Amino acid sequence: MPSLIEHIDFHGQPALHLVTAAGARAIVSLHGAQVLSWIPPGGEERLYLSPLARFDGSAAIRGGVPVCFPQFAELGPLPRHGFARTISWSLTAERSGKDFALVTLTLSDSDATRALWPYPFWAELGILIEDSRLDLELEVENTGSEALEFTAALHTYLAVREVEQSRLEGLHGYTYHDQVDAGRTRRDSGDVLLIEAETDRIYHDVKRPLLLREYDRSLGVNADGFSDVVVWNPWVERSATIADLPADGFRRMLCVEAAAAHRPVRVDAGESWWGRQTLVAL
Ligand SMILES: O=P(O)(O)OC[C@H]1O[C@H](O)[C@H](O)[C@@H](O)[C@@H]1O
Repeated sequence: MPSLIEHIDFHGQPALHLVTAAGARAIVSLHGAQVLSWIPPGGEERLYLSPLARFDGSAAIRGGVPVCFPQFAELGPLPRHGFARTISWSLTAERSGKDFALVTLTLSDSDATRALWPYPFWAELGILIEDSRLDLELEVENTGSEALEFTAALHTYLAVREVEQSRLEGLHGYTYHDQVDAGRTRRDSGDVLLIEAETDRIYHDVKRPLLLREYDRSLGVNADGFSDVVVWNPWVERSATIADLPADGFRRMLCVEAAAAHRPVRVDAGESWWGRQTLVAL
């Protein structure tokens, strides 16, 4: 079967189903330009999507890869994680070849976005599946006449068999803001990061690729352009306050996010910025 891209309805939302000749698949919702599923060849889902996620457009969809833009978390006056994850993007390109499928979604300023954030902009998210890889590239162009600043993230919810048995490698020695300890700055000193409690960290200026190891599979996580890595798991008590996450959902997920958070990105008039996250199933 050749690679193809189908227009589908996913829980009532317009979405795209990407399939490659080698058997990789992804589902992308136009609401939020959000990847909701990624299954590399071999047939195992690698992104976590909450069974309680809401698809009625009233809130961000819990899981997959929400795009946080132009504000990460509560680092500013906008709604948490900005507006890009709660509005509809436009499909501007779709392409498939022997071993890949690629879609491009775009978002630009409107009355609604300017009411929250007064900058003209054009954003594009390219979503590519190829072999065992998922590649997400966010580009932001400043189409206005003065400089703009933003924070952003690809807020990737990785699916894990059991979070306590997962090991994240590659963050050794990096400085992080510990959001569960009043934003204190710390330095990671472990060889691996184990998740055994609520974890919410912004690691600064991460240069290395990361490896998420499980007992029978691994996932490589690489980023370019995004300076930071956010690691988030809400654990038991925090999960209980999140209505669209089941009680044991935190055990099946680990967010490893490509972020530009601790230092805003500045884009001069007419200039653009891009950042990419690549996941490789191993
Ligand atoms: O519940 P949300 O608005 O989707 O945010 C979920 C999480 O996103 C990020 O990972 C932040 O670092 C966390 O502090 C936040 O709780």
